[in-house]
Amino acid sequence: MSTPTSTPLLRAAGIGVRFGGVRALDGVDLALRPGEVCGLIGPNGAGKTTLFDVLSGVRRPDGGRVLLDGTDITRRSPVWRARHGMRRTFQRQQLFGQLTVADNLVVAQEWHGGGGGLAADLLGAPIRRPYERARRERAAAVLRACGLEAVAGSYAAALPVGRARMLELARAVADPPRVLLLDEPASGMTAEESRALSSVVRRLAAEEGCAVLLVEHDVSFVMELCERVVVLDLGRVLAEGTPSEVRADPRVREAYLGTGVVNRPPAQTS
Ligand SMILES: Nc1ncnc2c1ncn2[C@@H]1O[C@H](COP(=O)(O)OP(=O)(O)OP(=O)(O)O)[C@@H](O)[C@H]1O
Repeated sequence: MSTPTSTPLLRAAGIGVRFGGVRALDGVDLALRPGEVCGLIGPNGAGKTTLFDVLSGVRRPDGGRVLLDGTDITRRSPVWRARHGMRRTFQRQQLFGQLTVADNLVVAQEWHGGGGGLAADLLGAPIRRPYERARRERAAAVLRACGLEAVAGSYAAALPVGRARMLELARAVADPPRVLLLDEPASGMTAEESRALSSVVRRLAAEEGCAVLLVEHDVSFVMELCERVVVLDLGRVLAEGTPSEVRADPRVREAYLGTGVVNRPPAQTS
């Protein structure tokens, strides 16, 4: 079992993003260590999604750097990052609705290649079979771990929202990630489903050393699951610490937790 070490796996240093006159991120620093589950919270418009976009390579920042294992990856594409073990889920589901639940997980592993190239794929060549078998076995194991084995043969589009969210997670971990960015993974889940989600995430971090960062509006869920919480407000890190430190921080209470303020005007550039 791995425990968090002091060397960051993923680091954001001085990240800045502007949208016209709006400073969505303003000098944000964040470090994720292997085996840790970190929560990212903050009011609407605080910059959480923008930070996820920068970390996953969907958006290039105006300033600052993103480092993976100490190497600058700021200009690397999302595909490059995915190939190097970074995975992300989105607020809006991105499943293949017309594929079965199990096939969604097999497809998630296909980028490794199946031996023999396109011709072998089209002809169903025997060379593909061991790869296919290994992927089906991995898919079955992940579906079991996520409590989805009963719906393995269902079309993804037919799943109720909580199970579809769980499938998003299953797909993100089908090929074991080193860094996992989860955008509102528990939204639409029942209490039982979000407990199952928590235990999958905990196991992934503890047993596989994956570094997990999750954005979630359900603050109790975050405080229960994460050992560290970062609070963003108006594009800056307002506070950071253990759940109890963050809860007790008067600035956090004022900006977010205590008042329930969720729609504040964005930060303007000077
Ligand atoms: N594409 C865009 N164009 C212009 N402004 C944007 C764009 N994306 C985000 N913003 C602005 O940047 C700021 C940060 O937005 P962001 O979506 O990152 O916040 P958030 O914390 O994820 O909010 P929420 O909790 O509502 O998802 C907000 O003021 C938002 O209006």
